[in-house]
Amino acid sequence: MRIVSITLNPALDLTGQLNELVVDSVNLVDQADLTPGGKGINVARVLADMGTKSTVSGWLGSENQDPFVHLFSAIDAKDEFLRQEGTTRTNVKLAEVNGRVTDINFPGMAIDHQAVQRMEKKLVELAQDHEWFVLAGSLPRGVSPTLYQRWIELLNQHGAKVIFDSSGDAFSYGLEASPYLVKPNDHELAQWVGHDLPDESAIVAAARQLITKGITHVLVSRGSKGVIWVSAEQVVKAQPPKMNVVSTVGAGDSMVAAMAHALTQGWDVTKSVTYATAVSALAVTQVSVGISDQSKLESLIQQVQVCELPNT
Ligand SMILES: Nc1ncnc2c1ncn2[C@@H]1O[C@H](COP(=O)(O)OP(=O)(O)O)[C@@H](O)[C@H]1O
Ligand SMILES: O=P(O)(O)OC[C@H]1O[C@](O)(COP(=O)(O)O)[C@@H](O)[C@@H]1O
Repeated sequence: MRIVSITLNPALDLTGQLNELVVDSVNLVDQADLTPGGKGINVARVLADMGTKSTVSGWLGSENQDPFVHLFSAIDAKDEFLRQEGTTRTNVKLAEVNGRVTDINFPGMAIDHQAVQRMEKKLVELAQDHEWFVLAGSLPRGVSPTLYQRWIELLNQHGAKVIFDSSGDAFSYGLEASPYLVKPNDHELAQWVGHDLPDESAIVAAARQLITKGITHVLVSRGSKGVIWVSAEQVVKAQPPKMNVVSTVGAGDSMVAAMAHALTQGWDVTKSVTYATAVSALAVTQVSVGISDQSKLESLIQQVQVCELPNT
């Protein structure tokens, strides 16, 4: 069955690779890449490389939709995006040779009440014949920050399982609806809990607060330090090997896609977390999103170190 991947605020990602970014000066880009993105769309792309089909939806600007439509066809994603008059935003990513990435994310199209109602109807329709939903990314302008919360509640009522990845207020409200799995990075989790998370036990304690809200799986991603997965029964940590970073754009989305794939395949915790860590570590070695080299992925899977942490 297809996984539904929702992107309410998609983007064309314009990535420039350059030696060093110097603010307040003219910077020359060595290599440029323009590709359709946004969190749920990136998830769909990675899922396709894993052999898992998706249905994609959200709001798409009708004036510059061609690259998105081509991508959906190339990855055999069922296109259920609602078209909006206007253009989808372009986000700029500047990747320096030292691995540092500067994201310049624009706000996106304004969405009105009618469009929200149409999308809500679409979600209910999709919930009739899909079980798994990924809701990922920021909310566009004009909608309530409680929108994810309302829609996760709605999807839960229809028996769907929701994998949720967002940030700021949209993320905080969404958590109140008890999605099935959430993937904050450590900064997003610290922001939610309201204090720094200086060590692993602080991360586990904060994640546990999410578990008490009825969330089944909490994956806290930690950049080069990998991930800590917390559920009611188990706490597992996975560490990727040291990677040559080209661009971290899409690393989080790759992890979400790998987890969605693992859950729908019914894999155990160790296999799932190892796979998700390897897929996301591979993502940082390339500008593009997706599994570019299957043998490199196999080798990374062997190099990921997984251990259990005390479940206290
Ligand atoms: N420098 C890195 N080296 C190896 N793996 C990385 C690196 N940065 C990110 N990853 C992998 O990608 C995952 C997601 O990255 P992270 O930066 O935590 O999320 P997000 O992109 O959502 O902020 C990490 O948990 C890790 O597995
Ligand atoms: O939905 P947001 O938070 O505005 O972010 C959108 C951006 O995030 C991306 O999905 C990349 O995400 P990650 O780097 O967090 O994996 C880009 O494709 C897109 O430009």
